[in-house]
Amino acid sequence: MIIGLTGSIASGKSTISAMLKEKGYPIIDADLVARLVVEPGTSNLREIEHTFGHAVTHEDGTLNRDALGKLIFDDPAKRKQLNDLMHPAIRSEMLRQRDELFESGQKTLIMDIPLLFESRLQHFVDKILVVSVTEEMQLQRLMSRNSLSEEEASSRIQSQLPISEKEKGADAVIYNNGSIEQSKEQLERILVEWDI
Ligand SMILES: CC(C)(COP(=O)(O)OP(=O)(O)OC[C@H]1O[C@@H](n2cnc3c(N)ncnc32)[C@H](O)[C@@H]1O)[C@@H](O)C(=O)NCCC(=O)NCCS
Ligand SMILES: Nc1ncnc2c1ncn2[C@@H]1O[C@H](COP(=O)(O)OP(=O)(O)OP(=O)(O)O)[C@@H](O)[C@H]1O
Repeated sequence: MIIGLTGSIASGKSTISAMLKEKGYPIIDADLVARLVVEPGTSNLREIEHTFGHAVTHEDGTLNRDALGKLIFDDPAKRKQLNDLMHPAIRSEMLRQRDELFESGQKTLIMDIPLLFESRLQHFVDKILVVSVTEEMQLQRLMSRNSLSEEEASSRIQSQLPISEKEKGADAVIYNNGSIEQSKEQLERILVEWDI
């Protein structure tokens, strides 16, 4: 069985994913895969540099994530260009990791996919767990975690589907406005309910 873990930016997916990892579930993390497919020397990174210019790479040849983030979160056309370029590579690497895990005998695994709904990847997974927060809390946590201004954080939030829409497509929702402990209790109830 594949559990799709999603939510919105800074809603708490990584926090919940760390709890699941501690419980022993294998995790396929789309954000990590997205880093893997643009390592120096990859054709994806060369294409990104060709499309967005030299300012999006550091002198040592690695991707300048801040510079690329500033370009794409504010500009839907540029974001689509980047998504079209990266998403096929991200998807195929995630499926490769999934096959490897099932072949090694795993029965249940977690796919942490921030853009599960935006990219219409619901068919990748058997159950969808959405981590939700109020927009005020999301804005606060995002500004503080990434040292962003309110404007920058808002534009990142606006680049994704509203969390209320994601809740509608969920099999279960964790409301992560309270303490980490309260979210852990919600997670544990869901795992019992799903019998996994
Ligand atoms: C633009 C990049 C370089 C910014 O890097 P940065 O280190 O600042 O952010 P990070 O990768 O940790 O992503 C943080 C969060 O931003 C959100 N996000 C990332 N990319 C996108 C996108 N294309 N559209 C909407 N939200 C996005 C996700 O919620 C993600 O969890 C990076 O996010 C990226 O390569 N994005 C394109 C690939 C992608 O779509 N990744 C999302 C997972 S499939
Ligand atoms: N219940 C909570 N109480 C206080 N802080 C929290 C809680 N949950 C998460 N945080 C903090 O909020 C920030 C965002 O959480 P996290 O990184 O888990 O979100 P995310 O959904 O994985 O984000 P992204 O989409 O950007 O990868 C982090 O700094 C995290 O430590």
